[in-house]
Amino acid sequence: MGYRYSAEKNSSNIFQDYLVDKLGDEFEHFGVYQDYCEPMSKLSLGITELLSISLGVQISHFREFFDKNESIMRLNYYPSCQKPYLTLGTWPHCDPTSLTILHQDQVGGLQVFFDNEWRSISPNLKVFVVKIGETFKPLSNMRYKSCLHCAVVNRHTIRKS
Ligand SMILES: O=C(O)CCC(=O)C(=O)O
Ligand SMILES: [Fe+2]
Repeated sequence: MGYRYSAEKNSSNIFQDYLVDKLGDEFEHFGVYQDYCEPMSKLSLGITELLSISLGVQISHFREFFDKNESIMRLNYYPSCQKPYLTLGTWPHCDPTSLTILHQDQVGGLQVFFDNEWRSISPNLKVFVVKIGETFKPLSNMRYKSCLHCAVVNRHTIRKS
């Protein structure tokens, strides 16, 4: 499931409104998604400052470029699977975004293709995985590349990210 987030004031309840409309009034106080997206949006703008420094451009360069940006929050749910070797939770891909901030639960399943092999990214509830997406590649004059990644499933446990 994914939904669009914008820091603009008049769209601040967009997801909650959607839930109430589709699922009823009991979802009226379900503002947690908005509460999550706002700090994530701030965090991503902070990360753009680090990227600016690393690329030797003005620190505010990307912050200004992405100001009033929109983002998408995706909620991934991977059921357990009796034959995990026959499938993948998410097929190998590069995110089309500029930046992705990923939080995975304690189950594990994210893999990144690096040095010609798939490597598992250890789950840690206390950390975010920050991925460069396809859109940032040209913005950095190809100095940053997006990473090919996928998510595997397992036999015993559901996974959320
Ligand atoms: O679930 C994951 O760890 C990866 C999800 C993913 O790649 C995506 O949503 O783009
Ligand atoms: Fe992805």
